[in-house]
Amino acid sequence: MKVLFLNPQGNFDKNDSHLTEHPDFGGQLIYVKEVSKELANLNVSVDIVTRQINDPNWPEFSKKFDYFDTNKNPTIVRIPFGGDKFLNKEQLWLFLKEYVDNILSFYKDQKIDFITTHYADGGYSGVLLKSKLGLNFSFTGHSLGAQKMDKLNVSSENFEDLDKEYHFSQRIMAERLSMQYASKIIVSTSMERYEQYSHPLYVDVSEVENDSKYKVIPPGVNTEIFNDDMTDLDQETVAQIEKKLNKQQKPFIILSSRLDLKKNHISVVKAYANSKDLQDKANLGIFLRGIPDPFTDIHKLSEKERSILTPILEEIVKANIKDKVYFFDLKSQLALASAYKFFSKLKSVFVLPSFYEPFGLAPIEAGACGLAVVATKNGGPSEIFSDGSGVLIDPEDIQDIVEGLINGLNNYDYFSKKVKKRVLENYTWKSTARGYLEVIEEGIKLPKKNIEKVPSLDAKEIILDYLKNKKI
Ligand SMILES: O=c1ccn([C@@H]2O[C@H](COP(=O)(O)OP(=O)(O)O[C@H]3O[C@H](CO)[C@@H](O)[C@H](O)[C@H]3O)[C@@H](O)[C@H]2O)c(=O)[nH]1
Ligand SMILES: O=P(O)(O)OC[C@H]1O[C@](O)(CO)[C@@H](O)[C@@H]1O
Repeated sequence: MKVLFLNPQGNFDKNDSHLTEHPDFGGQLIYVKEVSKELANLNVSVDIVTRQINDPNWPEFSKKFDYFDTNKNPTIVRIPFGGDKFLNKEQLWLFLKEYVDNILSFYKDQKIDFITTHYADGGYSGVLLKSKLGLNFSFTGHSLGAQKMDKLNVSSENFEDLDKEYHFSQRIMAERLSMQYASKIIVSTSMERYEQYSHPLYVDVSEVENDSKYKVIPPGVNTEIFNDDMTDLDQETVAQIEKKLNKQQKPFIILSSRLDLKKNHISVVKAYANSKDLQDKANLGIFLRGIPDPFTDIHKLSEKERSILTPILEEIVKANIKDKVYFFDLKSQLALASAYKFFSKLKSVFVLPSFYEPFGLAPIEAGACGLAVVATKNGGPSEIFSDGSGVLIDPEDIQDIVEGLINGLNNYDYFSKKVKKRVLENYTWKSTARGYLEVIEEGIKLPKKNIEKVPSLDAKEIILDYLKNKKI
């Protein structure tokens, strides 16, 4: 059985290169890698179909075929489209038709049984392929534009400007078409279905009440990497941390998300800066891959990343807490896991203060390594930690963040034990892959129907109408 994973953005290689160093390289890539690897273990032949990049700054992604390991299944198939240079995900919309045309010619002599699509750009590519071949496809959103728009306070007044940067017009239309034509919408939690897909921008096409349209398939944690085995620590990471800590034994508050506005790092820095109690109890650790010392490296960053990091550094200087805030540059998930384990020995807390988190792989990974978890109540974490195994906070209420962190630190033993149990019992990539296999086997049996005409990628009118009504 041949299954394609359509994932035009970011890119894949055996070293997870650039993971979290660039906003398009994060959880979705981990998710697609782990699910496709476990599907391959179930004897499915999997191709991750992504973009060929011939760019000296991104040398890892020029080979047409690549693999994670010697099994050579999944195969990473890199299709040329949009020229040679690396492009941010927001710049790919114009070239997705070329992506699909080149997929059609590459696979013309091969039998494709089913297609899974990831994020709006993958979903739209699935719609274009279905219009040509009639093939059924599943859609996994990973992150939907409507919630991002709402949390970035997009309004009728600033929409035009923000649309130039985030391309919400194309993204929302791509998501709507993906929801309409997918044979199955795969969600990580049931709240994702009922909360995210019932957004006014989707509710007319997402069939939220139609049980046969949705399948809840929780993501997993790679427990070969994220575990509480203290004998399996990356020594280079331990050395980096010990050198910086200089025998400090205080617990830490750990922030490890990629630099993206929606991750809302600044709220935790502000909470920490405003609370003497927190500063007495713990230090603040910020993991920024590829930025060893932000105060000196900030000029190397993109304008968008600089705009996120500058207020964080200013807050640290203004509150005079530079001696309590530590930055770490962790080059891999193995290094990340070792850092989590090191800090769990100091009874530390992992915090995810996103304005909105569709699911959140990072908090369950941190929990598997023994950290207590404090996470935003907006999105996936509210279901993941609905059993009280993690502390849920309002990411827009600084005082609530302070109290949540104090609760996590004061009750570290209770939360650390409870969250580890919760994660290991409910979140494994093997069970995620079994869920996908059920979707694939069901989808193969469905009738193949082509799509007459695929509408153009422009939801501007729908969005402006929504923004106008939202204001009233
Ligand atoms: O220094 C770091 C920090 C993070 N990570 C990894 O980056 C990933 C982050 O994933 P996640 O916490 O899920 O956040 P996003 O990158 O924002 O992922 C998007 O896609 C995910 C998969 O669908 C969803 O869980 C998220 O909610 C969605 O925002 C994790 O696997 C981490 O292990 C690193 O490798 N190194
Ligand atoms: O922040 P956004 O635009 O909703 O996109 C989520 C981003 O995070 C990722 O998980 C990074 O891998 C991708 O899904 C996407 O680039």
